[in-house]
Amino acid sequence: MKLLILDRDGVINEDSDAYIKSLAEWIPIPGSVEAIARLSRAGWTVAVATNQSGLARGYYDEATLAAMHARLRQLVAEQGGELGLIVHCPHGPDEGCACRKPLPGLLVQIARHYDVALDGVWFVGDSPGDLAAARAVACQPVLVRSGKGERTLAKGLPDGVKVFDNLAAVAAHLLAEEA
Ligand SMILES: O=P(O)(O)OC[C@@H](O)[C@H]1O[C@@H](OP(=O)(O)O)[C@@H](O)[C@@H](O)[C@@H]1O
Ligand SMILES: [Mg+2]
Ligand SMILES: [Zn+2]
Repeated sequence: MKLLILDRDGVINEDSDAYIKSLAEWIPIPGSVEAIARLSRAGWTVAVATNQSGLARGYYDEATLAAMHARLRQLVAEQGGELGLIVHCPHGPDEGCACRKPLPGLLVQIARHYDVALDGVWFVGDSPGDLAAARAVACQPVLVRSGKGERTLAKGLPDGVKVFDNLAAVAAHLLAEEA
């Protein structure tokens, strides 16, 4: 199974230090929807693993989050693709859950859903927590420079992290590799 796992904020859509609190604030990064659709049309399953502590903080509710994800699915479908499972951590940093990145719980949820091993599966993120979650379950950590990626890069990366400008570049690389 060709599985690719994506972080959401800063990879698929623009991020904000003030959180993405409404559908109006949910703005796709140019090329990201098309990248997901291209991969999907080529037989890839694209899943999403996202921290959403804004829920615990009371900045928005599950209905608003669901509306963002419905919009994403609609945009991908309009490009002839299909988005796979989206899992999110609704907890705050002090709740001690098992699913908040840098813990790998979201990635494990995705692996169990598709009944696949995570070894070598690319997980594309923009934050150090994304890279740590990937490494915790032997995923291939991939950093994009979009979102908080440049900040993450400036902090220094552990060995073995692949770096791309954005999700479109990740998709182009994966599709070129299998051409
Ligand atoms: O990048 P993903 O995982 O899709 O989502 C990140 C968001 O949940 C928010 O995560 C917050 O971190 P804290 O949860 O406050 O540590 C901040 O980084 C916000 O800027 C960001 O929008
Ligand atoms: Mg992110
Ligand atoms: Zn959680």
